Amino acid sequence: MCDKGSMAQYTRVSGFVGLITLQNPPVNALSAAVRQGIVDMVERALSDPIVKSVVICGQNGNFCGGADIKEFGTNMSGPPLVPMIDAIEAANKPVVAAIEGSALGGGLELALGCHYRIAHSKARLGLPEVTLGLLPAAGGTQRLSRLIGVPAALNLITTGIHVTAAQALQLGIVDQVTDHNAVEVAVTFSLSVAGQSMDARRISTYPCPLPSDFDALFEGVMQKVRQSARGAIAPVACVQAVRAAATLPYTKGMEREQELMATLFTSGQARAQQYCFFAQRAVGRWRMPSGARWETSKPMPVHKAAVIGLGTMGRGITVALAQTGLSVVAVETQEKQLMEAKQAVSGMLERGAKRHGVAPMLDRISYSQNIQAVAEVDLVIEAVFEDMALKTEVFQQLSAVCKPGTLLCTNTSALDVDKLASEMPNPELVVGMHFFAPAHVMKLLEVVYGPRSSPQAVATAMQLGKKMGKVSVAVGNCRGFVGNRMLMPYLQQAFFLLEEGATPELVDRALEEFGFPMGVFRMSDLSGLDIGWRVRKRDELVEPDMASGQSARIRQGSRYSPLGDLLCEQGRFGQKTGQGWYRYDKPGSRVARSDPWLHSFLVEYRARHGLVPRSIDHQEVLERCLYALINEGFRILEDGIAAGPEDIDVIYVFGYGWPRHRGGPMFYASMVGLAKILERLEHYQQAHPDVPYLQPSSLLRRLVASDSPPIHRWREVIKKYQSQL
Ligand SMILES: C[C@H](O)[C@H](C)C(=O)SCCNC(=O)CCNC(=O)[C@H](O)C(C)(C)COP(=O)([O-])OP(=O)([O-])OC[C@H]1O[C@@H](n2cnc3c(N)ncnc32)[C@H](O)[C@@H]1OP(=O)([O-])[O-]
Repeated sequence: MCDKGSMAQYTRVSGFVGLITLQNPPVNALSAAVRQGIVDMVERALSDPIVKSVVICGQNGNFCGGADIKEFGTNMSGPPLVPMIDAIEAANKPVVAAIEGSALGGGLELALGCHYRIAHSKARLGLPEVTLGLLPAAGGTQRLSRLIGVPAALNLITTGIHVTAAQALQLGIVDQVTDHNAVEVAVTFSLSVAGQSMDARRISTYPCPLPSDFDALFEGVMQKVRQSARGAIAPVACVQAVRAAATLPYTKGMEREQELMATLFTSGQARAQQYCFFAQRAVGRWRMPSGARWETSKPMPVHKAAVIGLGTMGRGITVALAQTGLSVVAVETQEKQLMEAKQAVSGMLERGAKRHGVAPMLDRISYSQNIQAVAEVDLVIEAVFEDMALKTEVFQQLSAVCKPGTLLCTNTSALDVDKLASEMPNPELVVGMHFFAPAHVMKLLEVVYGPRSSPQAVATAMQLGKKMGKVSVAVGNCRGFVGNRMLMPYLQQAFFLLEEGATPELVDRALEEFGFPMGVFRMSDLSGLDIGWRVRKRDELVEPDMASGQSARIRQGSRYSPLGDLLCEQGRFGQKTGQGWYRYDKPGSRVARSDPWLHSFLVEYRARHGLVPRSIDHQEVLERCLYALINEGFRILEDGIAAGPEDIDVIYVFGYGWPRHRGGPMFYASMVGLAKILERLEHYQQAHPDVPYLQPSSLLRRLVASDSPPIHRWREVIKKYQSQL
């Protein structure tokens, strides 16, 4: 017997079991209609005299992805979650959760309200609300702490990690793990406990086990959380909610949980993090200015791939490819470099495999000094030294060796992908796959297409990126693509601020308090000042003669700061030389210490160039560095290099350390207010007319003139703007 139309289907199975199936594809999120369906069907099952036990499961092998995030920010209707789950827990018949696929957030909280949880071995469980700027607010902080103890609950709730079914069993979250159909196992199990009292299975009635070092534990966790949160408020509230579970009776603890959730739910941070959630999914639905789109562009199959050049990036890319299970040919012409690379790659694979409890995939890779070895692969990623002539030569060799239709991808971070393609017999098969160091760790991948790249080539690179576990963003070819192009004005403003009186410490502190893991100068020291210097030399920006006076600080008619060049001329490349913007105990150390030499160098530099230092506050640092970066973001949207603000924001959150609780540069601009951004840019441009990057972009002006529409409507304005160009 079944009941159609509700988003929770009710069926009586095995004669006496009421089976409630959530029906809201693709993840059975707990929308208002699903919640109503659950309330109705639980009532039905409990009042059905024939029914002895109840099983709750999700349609399509997916239990429940939690509350419906799309409902946040709307007037939420339908029955609230907490009493719905309390009613299940209070039931006088056994209620068993049959967990397949995901049980996340409100989905796991629903399962914690059940008397038993049976999970399929491939299931994933967790309370990831903190990643959405929230906390588990349907009893998760109170029930999980009582079920698995405070330390384990703190770890899951403050990190939002997903655990496997095996880990959930070990933690005590689930009662059984099965390789068979979890629903069938749950139905049989539920009958085996039918008629028994469920009093001992109501988690909210459990005492919360108190760790012996209670205060020390919470102090330690709070300190760690505050440090890693970098200004995000949700992780702190999560600790406070679990503390309530450990110190208050269930009902009081629930009140505290709701209280804390109320402070988060409407916060700008929660909106920013939920925007990131959907933006991360939106970038997968790419489109090119030609009109080609993800739905209509079929990727080519890739069974075998190759990496050319096994330096730092090539090694990371080889590891990331092998971890997908693909067979990989790794080519390095220098024997010594090849041997070292083989060792490094094997080490990275073994460490990764140990961490994830899987096989290291060493046999997936074959090494060669000969480019002929890639004749049969479907896709090649070139990662040789960043030099156009060398890359062109390698690509020409590849065009001669590879079988027809092989995709040629370059890992260049700034060179002209289309120029490279133009030298090839099949330019349509050339795209950029711009990885970020370390390539087997960093999630971001910029897939760079030129006007000659075929949609099929883009689709293939995007699909491979997803397979490698990357967040892939399709962007147009231009200098620095999206990420590095926006970094130029950001870096430039940081240099100018030093000229005008700031110190690296002050600039970095402002950016780190904003939420970046590292300020611009500590980051430069980490990546190496010589990298930027090489690029500036290639762009003929580094004048050999650093005579004092105005001309030393003008290039191509615009203001220029030679500060970075001067440091490099003295061999101060950052961590690798033990000196840069900061000093380090020895080359390679990571702890940055203020350097008196650098401070006197700045004083002397300003005097030599007639610059009078002035006091600069954090607000000015943020406005100049971030608004200049954002302004370049608008230019990128004008040029159609990025299809929408989400593309830019995902790139900055996953590749450049932009704090997720600030949403990304473009989302942040919409929160600050576009009119404010424009006004500040105009203010600074007036003060610095010789800095083109401060010239407000016409799209920004256009958006402000259209009353600053909300960010989800920018694509319309951009489309209209581009059609009028
Ligand atoms: C009270 C309570 O305490 C609180 C307050 C909460 O419960 S807050 C909510 C907490 N829950 C979460 O944080 C889990 C979020 N979801 C995920 O982590 C993943 O989705 C997934 C479950 C691991 C599946 O991954 P996937 O890779 O297979 O597919 P997908 O591409 O990601 O998702 C497929 C499609 O489903 C959409 N979607 C996924 N989860 C959703 C959700 N919870 N609400 C609404 N839509 C959701 C997603 O936008 C995409 O849509 P579209 O792009 O196709 O239009």
